[in-house]
Amino acid sequence: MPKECRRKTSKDSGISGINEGSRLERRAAGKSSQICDDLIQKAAQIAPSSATGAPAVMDARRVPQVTITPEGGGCSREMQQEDWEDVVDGPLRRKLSNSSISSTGSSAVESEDDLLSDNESKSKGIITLEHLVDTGESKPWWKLRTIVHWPFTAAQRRKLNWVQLAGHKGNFKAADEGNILKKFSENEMQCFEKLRDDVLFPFVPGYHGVVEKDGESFLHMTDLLANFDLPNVMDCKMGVRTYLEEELVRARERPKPREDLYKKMVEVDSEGPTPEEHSQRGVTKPRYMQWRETMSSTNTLGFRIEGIKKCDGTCRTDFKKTRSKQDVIQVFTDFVEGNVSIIKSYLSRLTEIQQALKMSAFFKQHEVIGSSLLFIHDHTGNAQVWMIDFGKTTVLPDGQTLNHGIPWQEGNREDGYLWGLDNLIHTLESVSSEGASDETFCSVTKENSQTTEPEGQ
Ligand SMILES: Nc1ncnc2c1ncn2[C@@H]1O[C@H](COP(=O)(O)OP(=O)(O)OP(=O)(O)O)[C@@H](O)[C@H]1O
Ligand SMILES: O=P(O)(O)O[C@@H]1[C@H](O)[C@H](O)[C@@H](OP(=O)(O)O)[C@H](OP(=O)(O)O)[C@H]1O
Repeated sequence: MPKECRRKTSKDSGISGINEGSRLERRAAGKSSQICDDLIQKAAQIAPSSATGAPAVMDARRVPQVTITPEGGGCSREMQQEDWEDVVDGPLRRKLSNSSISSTGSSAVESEDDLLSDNESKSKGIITLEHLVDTGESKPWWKLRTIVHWPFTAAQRRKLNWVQLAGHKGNFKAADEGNILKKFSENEMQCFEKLRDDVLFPFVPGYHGVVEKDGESFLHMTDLLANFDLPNVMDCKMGVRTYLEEELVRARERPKPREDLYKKMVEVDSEGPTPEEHSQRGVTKPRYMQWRETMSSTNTLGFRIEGIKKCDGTCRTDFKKTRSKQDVIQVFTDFVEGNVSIIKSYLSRLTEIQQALKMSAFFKQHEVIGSSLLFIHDHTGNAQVWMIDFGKTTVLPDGQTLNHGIPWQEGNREDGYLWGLDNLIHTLESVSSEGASDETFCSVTKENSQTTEPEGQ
C-alpha cells in the first residue's frame, strides 16, 4: 500500500478504537496523550487492507491500540527512543527501533512502517517519547501498553515482536527475515567467529558475518525473537562486575566525571553521589558502574535483571534497585505468570548452558563482562535462553584462563559469571517450588490483554 494511502487511512480513522479507560488515562497523562494518539494512529495502520488494496476501514475489534503511560513511583532506567530507519532487503522491508524500551521488527512481507514509523511524518511513534525524556520530563518509567484486539494474523503478530530491552540506542537495525543487524564491534565479531567452533555455539545467536549498510558496518545475526509468537522477553546481565579492569585503570589515571551518569545516579538515589560528586555534578564511569552493581543484585547474586517485555506490551526497565533474592524471585514469578512448566524449561536450558560453559574453551579464555542471558517464552510453551552481547568479552593473554566462580580482585580479571549462573539457577528453582500453576497465558484467543502494575522501587 502506498504511504500516502496509509497516512490518509490513519488520519481518517482517527482513534476510533480507543476504549474509554484509555482515553481518561491519556488525558491524565497530559502531554503523553499526544504520544498515545500518535502511537494509536501508527499502530492502527497495521490493520488489514481490504481485498481491493484500498485502505482498510478501521474496525475497533481488529485495531491494535497502543498507549504509553507514565508511571510514578521510584527509580527507573531511562527510556530512550530514536529514529526508525528504513531497511530494504529485497522484497522485505522491515524497521526496527533503536530504543531501549521497545520497538517492533517484522519478518512479515508488509512494510513495518505500517506500525510505528514513518520518516515523513512528524510523530514517528515513540520518537515523541524520546522528546519527552530529552526535555526533562522523564518519568520514572514508561509503560508501553498494547491492548490488542484479536484476531491477528501470524505476520501481524510478528510485527509486534521485536524489542530491545537494554543496551545502547542506535545499536540495532532491521535485516532480512529472521535476522537483525547489530552495530559492528571488532571485539564482538572476534567472539562470534570463535564461538562458531565452540560448545557454546548452540546457545548464542546465529552469526552470519559482517555487512555494510549506509556506510556503516554491522554484525548480521539471528533475531532470537523470530520464532516466537508474542514473546515475553527478559534480559539478565551476568557477572559480578560490569566494567573492564582497563576502564578502572583509565579512570584512575585520567578521571573523567560524567554529568549524564551523575544525573542517572541522582534519579535513582539523590544521596548516591558523594558531596564532592554533587559539587562537580559528575561521577566517573567505574564509580557509576560499581554503584549500579551494589544497588542491584549484581554484587550479591552475580546477575541482575535489566528489562522485561511481556506479551501484553508492558515494558519494564526499572530494576535498578531490584537486589534481594526474594525481589528477583518475585520478578521472575511475574514474568512467567506463575507458570511452572516455563520455569522448568528455562531451568533445563540454563543447566545445559552451565554444562557447556564448563567445557567451553572460549569461556575459559575470555573475561565475560556485560554479557546477558536473554529469556524468551510464549503462550505455546516455547521457552529458550540465549547468551547475547559479547561487546565487552575480552580474550586473556595466551595461557591465562579464568575460573568464573571465584571472587574478583583487581588484576585477576574474574567476572563471576558461573557464580551468577549458579545463583540464577537456584533462584529459578525457588520460583519453581513457590509457583502454583501450569496455566498458559497471553492466549491468542484472549479478547484483551491487560498490563500489570509495577512493583514500587
Ligand atoms: N540476537 C538478538 N535477537 C533478539 N533480540 C536481541 C538480540 N540481541 C540483542 N537483542 C535485544 O537487544 C538488547 C540489547 O542487546 P545487547 O546487549 O547485545 O546490546 P548492547 O547495545 O551491546 O548492550 P550494552 O550496551 O549493554 O553492551 C537485548 O536486551 C535484547 O532485548
Ligand atoms: O544501565 P545504565 O544505568 O543505563 O548504565 C549503562 C550500562 O551500565 C551500560 O552497560 C554501559 O555501557 P557499556 O556496558 O558499554 O560500558 C553504559 O555506559 P556508557 O554510558 O559509557 O555507554 C552505562 O551508562
